[in-house]
Amino acid sequence: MALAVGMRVLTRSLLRPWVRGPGATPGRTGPVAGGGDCVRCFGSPRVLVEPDPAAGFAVMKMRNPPVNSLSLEFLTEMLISLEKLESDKAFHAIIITSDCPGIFSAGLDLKEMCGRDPTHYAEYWKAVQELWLRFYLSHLVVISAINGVSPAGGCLLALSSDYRVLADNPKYAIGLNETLLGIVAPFWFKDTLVNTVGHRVAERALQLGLLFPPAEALRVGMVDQVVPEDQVQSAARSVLAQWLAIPGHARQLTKTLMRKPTADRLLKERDADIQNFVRFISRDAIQKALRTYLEKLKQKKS
Ligand SMILES: CCCCC/C=C\CCC/C=C/CC(=O)SCCNC(=O)CCNC(=O)[C@H](O)C(C)(C)COP(=O)(O)OP(=O)(O)OC[C@H]1O[C@@H](n2cnc3c(N)ncnc32)[C@H](O)[C@@H]1OP(=O)(O)O
Repeated sequence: MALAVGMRVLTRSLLRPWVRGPGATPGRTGPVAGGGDCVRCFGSPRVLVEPDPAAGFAVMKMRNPPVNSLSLEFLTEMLISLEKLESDKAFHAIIITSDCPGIFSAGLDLKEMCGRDPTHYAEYWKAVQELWLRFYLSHLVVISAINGVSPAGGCLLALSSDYRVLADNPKYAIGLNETLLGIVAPFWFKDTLVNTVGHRVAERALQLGLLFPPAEALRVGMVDQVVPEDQVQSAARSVLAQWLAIPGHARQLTKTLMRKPTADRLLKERDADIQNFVRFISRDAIQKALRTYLEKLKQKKS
C-alpha cells in the first residue's frame, strides 16, 4: 500500500523528460551524462532512459552514485521507468546498464536494512520483491549490459534479465555474496540463481558467497557473454537483434512458461516472506553484522 502511494507520488513528481520543462513530453533534446545530446530521453533523478522507439528498445541507465545501491527511492524510480516502457507498444526490449563507472550495482542498500523500524523494513522488502517480480516477468526482452561489479542484489537484478553481457575486467565480479555479510539470500534469490546456473553451482556459490570474476562467471553460466569493456553496450545491442527477430507472442509465452512457477512461489508467500525478512533483519545479531560490514566498507578507504 505504502509502495503504491509512494509510486503514485513519485510518478507525478519524478518521471519527466531529461531536459528541463514540465510533463513527460517526449521528443525533447537534452544533455546526456557524459556529454552529447539525447533526443526523447526521460527518467528521474536516479534513472535515465534513452529510448530508441524506431529500433523498439530503450537503454535504462542506473545512476544512483556512488555505487547504485538499491535504495527505496531508487527501486521505485526503476519500477516507474520500467512500467512506462512496458505500457508503450513502441518498446519490445530494454538494455539495463550503469552510469556509475566501475559499478553495475552494489545491491540492496544496506542503510535501508540497518537501524530502521519494522514498518520501514516491510516497505523496503515489498519494493525489493516488486522490482524482482517486474523485471523477472517483464514481457519486454531485458538485456543486462554489466559494466561494473554486481554483488548480491546487483547480481539478482542481472539474473532477472533474459541475457547478460559482462565487461571483461577482473574487478567486475558478480555473485550472491550474502553469506559473507552474515545474511541469507532468500529463497527467490536462490531460485533465480538455480534457474540460471543449476543446483550444484548455486549451492556452492551461495554457501561460500562467491563473487565470480568474468571468465569464471562465463564458465558457470552466470553470464552469457564476456566482451572487452568498451564493447559492452554494442554487444548488448547486437544480441538484442536476435531476440527481437523472434515472434514476440511466442517468445513472451515461452518466457512466462519458464519463469512463472518461480515467481508464483513468491507471489503465494509474499506476505510471509515480508514477515520473515522483517523478523530476520531486526535480530540484534543481524543488525550487528550489517553495522560491522558497513564499518568495514568505510575503513577500507582510510
Ligand atoms: C532464513 C531466512 C532468511 C530470510 C532473510 C531475508 C533477507 C535477508 C537478505 C537480504 C539480502 C540482501 C542482498 C544485498 O544486496 S545486501 C548488499 C550486498 N552488497 C555488497 O556486499 C556490496 C558492498 N559494497 C562493496 O563491496 C563496495 O562498495 C563496491 C560495490 C565493490 C564498490 O567499492 P568502492 O568503489 O571502493 O566504493 P566504497 O566501498 O568506498 O563505497 C562507496 C560508498 O558506498 C557505500 N556502499 C557501498 N555498498 C553499499 C550498499 N550495498 N548499501 C549502502 N551503501 C553502500 C559505502 O559504505 C561508501 O559509503 P561512504 O562513502 O559513506 O563511506
